[in-house]
Amino acid sequence: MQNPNISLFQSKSSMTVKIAVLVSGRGSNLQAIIDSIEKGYIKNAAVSVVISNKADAYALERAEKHGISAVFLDPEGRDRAGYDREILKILKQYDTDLLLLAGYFRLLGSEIIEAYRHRILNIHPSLLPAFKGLHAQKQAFEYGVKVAGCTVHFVDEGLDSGPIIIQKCVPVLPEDTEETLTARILEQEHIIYPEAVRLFVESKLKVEGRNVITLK
Ligand SMILES: Nc1nc2c(c(=O)[nH]1)N[C@@H](CN(C=O)c1ccc(C(=O)N[C@@H](CCC(=O)O)C(=O)O)cc1)CN2
Ligand SMILES: NCC(=O)N[C@@H]1O[C@H](COP(=O)([O-])[O-])[C@@H](O)[C@H]1O
Repeated sequence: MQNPNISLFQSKSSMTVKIAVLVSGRGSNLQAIIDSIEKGYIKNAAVSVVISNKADAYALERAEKHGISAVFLDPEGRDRAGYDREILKILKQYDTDLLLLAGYFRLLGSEIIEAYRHRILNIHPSLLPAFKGLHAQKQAFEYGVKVAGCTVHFVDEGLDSGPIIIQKCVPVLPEDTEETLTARILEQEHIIYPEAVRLFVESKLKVEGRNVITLK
């Protein structure tokens, strides 16, 4: 019986890791992942499908421009568990290995988490565990922090509480506004998210309890 507190995704050497991405908006992190695959920074991986809970999410247009299946999954008339089951059907249809949340503004329920334990990543615009939830950049700016940042973490049943993979500090400058700080954080998001996906695809992320060890 394998120890459930230890996990390491093992991709077969010739395997293409199939990635699904959940989005709700602009999709600049999705774009960073797509670009990183297309320029060969992330190898042996492909984004197979992008799913959004918002029909007008520009992220869906970004997917279509790159020949990636773009799916609007309407939450109307579905409870949270029912909506998650529809997502699961699509993930299975595309034989998904890795699920990325990239500006996805719905909480995932336990059915998806259990089905993809330690195979769901999220990008969050703060140095977790500080400033969880929505508008983290605004929370940090209004708190008056001198160092902000961003985090890539595995997704678990809690909100922004999964094991941390990568974090990047971003200085807050005296002349900053919420908008300039948000933009500086976003630049770093576009660096650490592709880096985290590359480490996952290369089977270099080992999870031991709350700790994520990056293997050489
Ligand atoms: N089980 C998990 N689901 C999600 C996580 C997570 O860590 N565990 N990360 C979030 C992303 N996120 C912030 O990083 C986030 C998403 C959604 C919400 C939220 O309060 N959503 C409300 C609806 C908000 C709206 O529709 O405007 C809700 O779902 O009721 C907070 C933070 C992704 N999912
Ligand atoms: N709580 C989740 C959260 O705040 N996510 C944040 O939403 C933005 C999405 O931008 P994008 O659609 O351009 O990638 C990103 O800054 C991401 O960190």
